[in-house]
Amino acid sequence: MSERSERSDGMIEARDVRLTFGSTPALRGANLSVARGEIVAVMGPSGSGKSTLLHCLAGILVPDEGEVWFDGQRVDTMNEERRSMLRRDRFGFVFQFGQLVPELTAVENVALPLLLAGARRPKAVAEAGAWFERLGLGGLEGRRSGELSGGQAQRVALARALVAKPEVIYADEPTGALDTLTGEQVMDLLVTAARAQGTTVVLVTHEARVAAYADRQVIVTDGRVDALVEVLS
Ligand SMILES: Nc1ncnc2c1ncn2[C@@H]1O[C@H](COP(=O)(O)OP(=O)(O)OP(=O)(O)O)[C@@H](O)[C@H]1O
Repeated sequence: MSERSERSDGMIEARDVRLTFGSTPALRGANLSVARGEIVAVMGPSGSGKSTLLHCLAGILVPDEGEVWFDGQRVDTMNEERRSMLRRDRFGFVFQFGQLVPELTAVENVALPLLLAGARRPKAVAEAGAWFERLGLGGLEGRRSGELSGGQAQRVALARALVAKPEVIYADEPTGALDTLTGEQVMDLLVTAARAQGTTVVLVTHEARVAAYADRQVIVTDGRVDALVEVLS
């Protein structure tokens, strides 16, 4: 059997995805289709399964049942090595906290994905450095994460997610640890850069102001996904 998807235009798809942790069902038949270049916000109450869904789409977690597809390939049946390559080569990640390597400087953190992809150090550092002016971080290249504010650290993390021009950015509460204004600045930068690069974004947030930056919002409730419009009507 071919592993290519014949059935849908979605670049990223969850089909009837189910995952239980011990006796806690986190996903109970989640369906989601995201088009290439689309920015989708995943909203919903605490514990509803948002992060679990994001982790399944990104090939971090493997569902118990159902299918996950990316660009015509079955992700859930890939072995760990192929999923790890997919994450490294085609996805970028932004999380809420603690994502920078504390021993490295800010510019070395941003250069990391390029170095992992085989770039030479001077080229990787130069390319990483170009993001600092772009994200309003000029002058902070040599700082370590402990010497950055939350908003600065999150912009460095954003630069690291964007530097290798991934096809998809998976962001889990990227503004969760920031004040409102800083959070909006980070979202503005994320959305502007993603649109400029044609990057698809799947963004988990519980904040309506953050979700408003997306092209489309969906709601996860009790491990299932609904379109926002269905929830409101
Ligand atoms: N590693 C784990 N082990 C056990 N239970 C887990 C694990 N990860 C998640 N869960 C449970 O699965 C359910 C869904 O969790 P998930 O983190 O996906 O929710 P969420 O919607 O992202 O919540 P929040 O908005 O609070 O981050 C919750 O009941 C949670 O307690």
